[in-house]
Amino acid sequence: MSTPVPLIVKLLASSVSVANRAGKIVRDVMSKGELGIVEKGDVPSDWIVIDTDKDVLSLECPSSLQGVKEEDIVVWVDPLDGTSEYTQGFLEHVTVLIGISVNEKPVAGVIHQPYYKTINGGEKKMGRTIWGLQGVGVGGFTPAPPPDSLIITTTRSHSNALAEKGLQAMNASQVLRVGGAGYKVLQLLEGIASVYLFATSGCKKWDTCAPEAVLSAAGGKLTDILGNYYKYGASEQRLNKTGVLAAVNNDLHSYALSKIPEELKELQSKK
Ligand SMILES: Nc1ncnc2c1ncn2[C@@H]1O[C@H](COP(=O)(O)O)[C@@H](O)[C@H]1OP(=O)(O)O
Ligand SMILES: [Mg+2]
Repeated sequence: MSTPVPLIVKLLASSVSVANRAGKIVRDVMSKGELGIVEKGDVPSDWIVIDTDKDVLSLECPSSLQGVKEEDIVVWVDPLDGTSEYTQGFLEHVTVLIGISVNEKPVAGVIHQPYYKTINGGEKKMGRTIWGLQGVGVGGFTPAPPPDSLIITTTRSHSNALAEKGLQAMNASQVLRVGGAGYKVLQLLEGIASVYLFATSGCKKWDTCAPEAVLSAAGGKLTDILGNYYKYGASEQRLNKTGVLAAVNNDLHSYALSKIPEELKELQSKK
């Protein structure tokens, strides 16, 4: 008799399949040019996903996550992160996010890019799925070390005076303005940017849960601009009031945190 697959691994494997299908639906909707509303009970049968990703299903579950029970888990889903960019045709910025938290902490997650193109032997493939699991690592792509100079990635469509103040204080060699929390964390993991900074409120729990899970599985860190972790329990407020600060390793995170002006931290903590 084979041993049962631990719940977290099963959930992550299903999330990979769900994200793949969601990405296909996003592409189909876009190519038809119609954004309709599907009524409850009227969901097309091909939207119902029952398969699970075989490679993820065979991952070894770390001992810390083996005994996790259903009541300890909250799943945060953003079916289309980078909505403004989606409507403006910056399709590479769009992601499907599924973040799995256990006792308020993101431990597993999926970032799917529906419009990521790969060409293999002349054959074009659309979409890629990146996953992360605490204590195991990440898959679906090849991580790269951070750039040599300080490159910040930040919002393209939700900036304000506070966000700009934070950016100025970084004195970065380059600021990349792109959409979506998922896409920005991928830029960190692929060595395109060193730090993700958004020094104001606006992101929600479903924007950061999966990116934080994937980033931390790769050794990175995502907090608010005070350096505190967000909590992902079901009763937590949806809004991440005190901004986002993320980096691919602890040193870069501490360095960026030390550069955020106290005045800005105080303004945020009083909110
Ligand atoms: N002021 C805001 N209003 C609504 N959503 C926001 C705001 N700021 C950030 N977000 C959400 O957080 C994500 C990351 O922020 P940004 O792209 O600005 O860096 C956005 O893609 C958006 O999610 P979504 O696109 O799913 O609505
Ligand atoms: Mg979002």
